[in-house]
Amino acid sequence: MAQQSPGSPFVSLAVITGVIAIIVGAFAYTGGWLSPDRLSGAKLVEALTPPTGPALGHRRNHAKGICFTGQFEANGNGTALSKAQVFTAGQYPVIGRFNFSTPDPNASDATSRVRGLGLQISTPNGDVWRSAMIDPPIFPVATPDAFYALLQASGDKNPDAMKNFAAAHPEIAAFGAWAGSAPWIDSYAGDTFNGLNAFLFVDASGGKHAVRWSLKPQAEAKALSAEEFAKLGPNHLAEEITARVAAAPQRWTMVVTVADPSDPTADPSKAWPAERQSVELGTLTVDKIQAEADGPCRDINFDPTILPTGITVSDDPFPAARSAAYAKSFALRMSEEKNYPRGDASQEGTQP
Ligand code: HEM
Repeated sequence: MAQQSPGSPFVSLAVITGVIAIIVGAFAYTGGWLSPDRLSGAKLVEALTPPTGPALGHRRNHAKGICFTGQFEANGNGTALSKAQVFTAGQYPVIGRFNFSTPDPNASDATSRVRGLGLQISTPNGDVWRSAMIDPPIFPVATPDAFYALLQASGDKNPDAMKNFAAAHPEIAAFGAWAGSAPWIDSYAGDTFNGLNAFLFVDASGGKHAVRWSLKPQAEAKALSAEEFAKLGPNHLAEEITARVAAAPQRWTMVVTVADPSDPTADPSKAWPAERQSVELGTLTVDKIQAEADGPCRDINFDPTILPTGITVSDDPFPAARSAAYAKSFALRMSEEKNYPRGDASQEGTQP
């Protein structure tokens, strides 16, 4: 058989066909077409969608929120654990977003007990650290598959669906106990926000330290009952934080808890023992609030796998699953921009 020379049109065609096949295969894999049972970002986002349909143009979860800017002032303590520039003593600019967990951007603030904070810190070396934290001390379930099952059970018409889910996922009891007893804090400024997922801090010698991080409020928390909180009004959180920050900057201390080798790093439904070493890394200062419609957080995807050199993911399966879901949600909301006009005055303050 005649040999094809490397420059022959047949060889070029074969190479092009091969490259196209690889690209199509990669899309098919990423889109989940080759493995319909795989938990994709699209499946997770679909499971988050209410029966009435999504709020077009908005985040598919934590849809009601408000932007802020400020800075993170590192105290230098973190340099023993991580070589990330963000822990070298100094001030670094921040863009963030206060929010709570609902797919409905018009939901009343009393709808959800779970509040969140999206955070992006940038450093002069070009690194960016993104994180999205919530106020419960633990996540309801141990794995992304269990979270998907929880979303399905909560939307199931079968009255026993949640009971069956809880029987199969007993870890949810600890979250249920928190949700049933934790006070409703009157302000984002008084809330603690927890990263819950475990990450690895990598120090200058290459040593790895499993950690979870939190933001602890410097403002005093005012604890209310659900009824007292509901009386404050449907848009209290955004209105209150806007007025509060206009009067004075608000601060949180960033703390990391360092795991012992025996602590579970792959299961955010399990708290680590209270006596674990904790290190204060610095202070987050929020000094400006802006409505989301026109604010700097609007087009940020607070993907928890966007990490600076010196922080990596651990064996915790959530950040990868979250990354896929956030990317899907981000792509959808960006393509629906016309449904959520920028600079809509009616959204100022109340419908950020
Ligand atoms: C598999 C589990 C999870 C799924 C499927 C999920 C899904 C989502 C989605 C789709 C969004 C909207 C993203 C966007 O459009 O930018 C979102 C936002 C958010 N999630 Fe998750 N999430 C998960 C776990 C978590 C965990 C463990 C935390 C906290 C520890 C968390 C905290 C947040 C926060 C604070 C936001 C709002 C961020 C922002 O302001 O943009 N989520 N989530």
